[in-house]
Amino acid sequence: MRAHEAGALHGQAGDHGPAWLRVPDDVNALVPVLWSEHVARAEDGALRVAGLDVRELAQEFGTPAYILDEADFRNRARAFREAFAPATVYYAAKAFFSVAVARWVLEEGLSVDVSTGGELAVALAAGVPGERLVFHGNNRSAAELGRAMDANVARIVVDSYDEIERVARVAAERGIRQRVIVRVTVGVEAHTHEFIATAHEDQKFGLSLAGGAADEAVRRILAAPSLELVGLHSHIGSQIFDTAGFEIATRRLLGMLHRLRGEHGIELPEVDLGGGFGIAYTTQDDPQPPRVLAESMRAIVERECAALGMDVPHVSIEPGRAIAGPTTFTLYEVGTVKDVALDGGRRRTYVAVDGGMSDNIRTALYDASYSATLASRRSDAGPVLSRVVGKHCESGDVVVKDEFLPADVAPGDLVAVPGTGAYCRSMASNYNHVPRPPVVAVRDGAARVLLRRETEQDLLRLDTGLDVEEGA
Ligand SMILES: Cc1ncc(COP(=O)(O)O)c(C=O)c1O
Ligand SMILES: N[C@@H](CCCC[NH3+])C(=O)O
Repeated sequence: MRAHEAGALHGQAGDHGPAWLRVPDDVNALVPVLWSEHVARAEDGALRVAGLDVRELAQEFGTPAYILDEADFRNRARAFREAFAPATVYYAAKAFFSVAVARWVLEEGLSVDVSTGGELAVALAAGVPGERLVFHGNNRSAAELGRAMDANVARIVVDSYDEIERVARVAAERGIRQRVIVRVTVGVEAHTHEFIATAHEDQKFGLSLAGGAADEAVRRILAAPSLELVGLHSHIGSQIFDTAGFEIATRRLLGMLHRLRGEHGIELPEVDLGGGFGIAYTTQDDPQPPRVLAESMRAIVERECAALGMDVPHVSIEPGRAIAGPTTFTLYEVGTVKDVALDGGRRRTYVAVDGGMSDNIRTALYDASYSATLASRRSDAGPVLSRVVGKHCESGDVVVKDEFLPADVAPGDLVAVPGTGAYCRSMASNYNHVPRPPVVAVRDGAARVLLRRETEQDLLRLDTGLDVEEGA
């Protein structure tokens, strides 16, 4: 007996699904906010993206694969740039990055936030000029900092006294004066998962405003001849919908900027308010468009500056997820379907796909919610509460905790999970020696691979065992 026969068909998902999840009227319908602009279900029932049939994409590129809607990515990037102008919009590379993505972002007039030597290397390989880079991190090596300085990276955000000392030393060795920004912990409890909140006191990022560390950092930077302090930074966390946290953070950051004037006679020209804008993973999420976010952030900054009697500084933001996240879905092939009996006669359908926690760790790591749809065809079968799971040796290997899929989903069907453009490929692993899937960009009826699929040969090449045996 499938779960829909067990009585989960009408109203809410029941007590083995979340209260917000509704039984869909039409299990084939796509909820627009969850999908990129150019995804639709075609007449024949299969999903098409930018004019391409997912069955053909699966044929050509294999599954699992991340399918990225390039025009949608560019539109989101441009929307942020236009809405927030004249602010600088740094695209946060950690969300998803490749040489092509770096070029799109530049072409759309954005700059780039990198946070490791690896992200810096991709940006530089793509030709991003140092002037359009900000370098974040909480523990960069002297070598990484040196590479950034050699590329004339415009701003390095410092996160500890050790880093201030290290940046100062590396800059002095080069005989330059490096522009730096202090990452301030403003003490905001952002409403998001504890693992991705970053402005409360008890965590690794930033220098505390309340505890005085941020002020001490300013003193140390001002005392270092090889450093030039240009601003303050705050990033309160990620996947945030409520502007209240941004408001408090902005007020505290501007308050500090104003106070530093009196105390040190310095007028810092910039505030960087970080990223963190939330996206819709399921129907319970209600993100604001960039225009609305920009209006409210502009109002907060202007109001606060007026209250402090100071000019509005140059503002920067660093969205990652809100640009990359909604542009991509992961295309999987179903391998097995299993009905499992739960307490009280209830049942749950487990749909196992050919990927899992190695291509999307967010469900296991943050208890994140995702949605899914049958992608290769339309179905007339009733909706059944399902769990999309992967192929890894881990019971927590869940991609989508709860979703209504048609009761006839079977091996060989394609399932698509939307909203996987941010922090899925970039956090992917090789757990169980599973090669990481490709990222395929689609635009105007054409597909091209941005990152190719890894192969088992790639993984074997990392293993020195064969070299040793062959060399012996
Ligand atoms: C300093 C900084 N800037 C920007 C971002 C991007 O955040 P999001 O992808 O949530 O916009 C992050 C990650 O949370 C971050 O740590
Ligand atoms: N990786 C996290 C967000 C942290 C972003 C980096 N500060 C996520 O998937 O939601």
